[in-house]
Amino acid sequence: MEPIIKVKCLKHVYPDKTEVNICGLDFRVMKGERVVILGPNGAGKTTLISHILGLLRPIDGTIEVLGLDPHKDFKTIRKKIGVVFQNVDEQIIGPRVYDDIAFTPRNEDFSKGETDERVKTVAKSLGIEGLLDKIPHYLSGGQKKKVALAGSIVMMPDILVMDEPFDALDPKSKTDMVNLLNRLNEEYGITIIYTTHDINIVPQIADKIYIINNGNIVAAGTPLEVFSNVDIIREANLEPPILIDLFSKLEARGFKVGFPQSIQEAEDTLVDKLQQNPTIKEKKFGIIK
Ligand SMILES: Nc1ncnc2c1ncn2[C@@H]1O[C@H](COP(=O)(O)OP(=O)(O)OP(=O)(O)O)[C@@H](O)[C@H]1O
Repeated sequence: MEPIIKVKCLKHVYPDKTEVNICGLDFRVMKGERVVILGPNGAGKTTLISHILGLLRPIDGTIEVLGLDPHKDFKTIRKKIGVVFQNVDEQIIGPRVYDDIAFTPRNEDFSKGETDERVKTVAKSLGIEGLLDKIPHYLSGGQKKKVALAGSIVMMPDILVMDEPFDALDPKSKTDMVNLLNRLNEEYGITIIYTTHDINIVPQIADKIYIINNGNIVAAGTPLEVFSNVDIIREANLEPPILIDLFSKLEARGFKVGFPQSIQEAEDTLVDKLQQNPTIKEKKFGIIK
């Protein structure tokens, strides 16, 4: 299978002459993959996704998205890619939540009936149908993220780009958002590209990780493969997710316990292992003093 996104050694120069290189390993995304881009502040993550969205044009290197040059074929590409920017205030433009989500279908001349059906379906799936009449400006940060997400998936894009989607979300909203994005990926096969600094969430949202540091893509692979490479992780000013760190230390000490993706999975694994140890079970019931 051919990747749907291929990026090779991009070079970008901003108007103030700031030069950003994204070389090293090629950046490749397969259809239906969930990809997370990690790296320290200023590494070039947003610059890379801005090129994928066709918002910027590189001065050197190659970039192909769904077989097209995203900058040249901007209009075609934008219909196939949904995006939620880090600062959602800049992308929510409708006077009411309903109008904001309906913006693209209306722009594409969808009938009133079809627009209405799409807006209501997507709002229901995100649990924001009660917000449709609200003025976006007064919504909470988490509600705004959901409205921006609704607007970006109302056309059922092939690819969804999420720039720091978990910023400003409380723990429950974060879990809801993770479940929702994983559902969009599973049920509709939407390819999702994330940038995030929220390292502990990565095992739950990534099939593949790329690490950008000092103008180079320095690592690519599954979360386990990449996070096992401690030197590269630390050089990029990152820490491995706490669960991967703990379970790899257990494995190094001879406990074959696998690598859980969530606290629940870790709890189940450890309870299972502990229950196989009669001494611990007896302690629990106070038999051993
Ligand atoms: N519009 C711009 N004009 C000038 N320089 C810019 C512009 N946008 C980004 N840069 C510079 O390009 C470099 C890469 O920035 P970018 O925003 O891509 O990094 P990032 O990895 O997304 O960082 P962060 O994790 O802090 O969001 C930085 O040195 C930044 O200062």
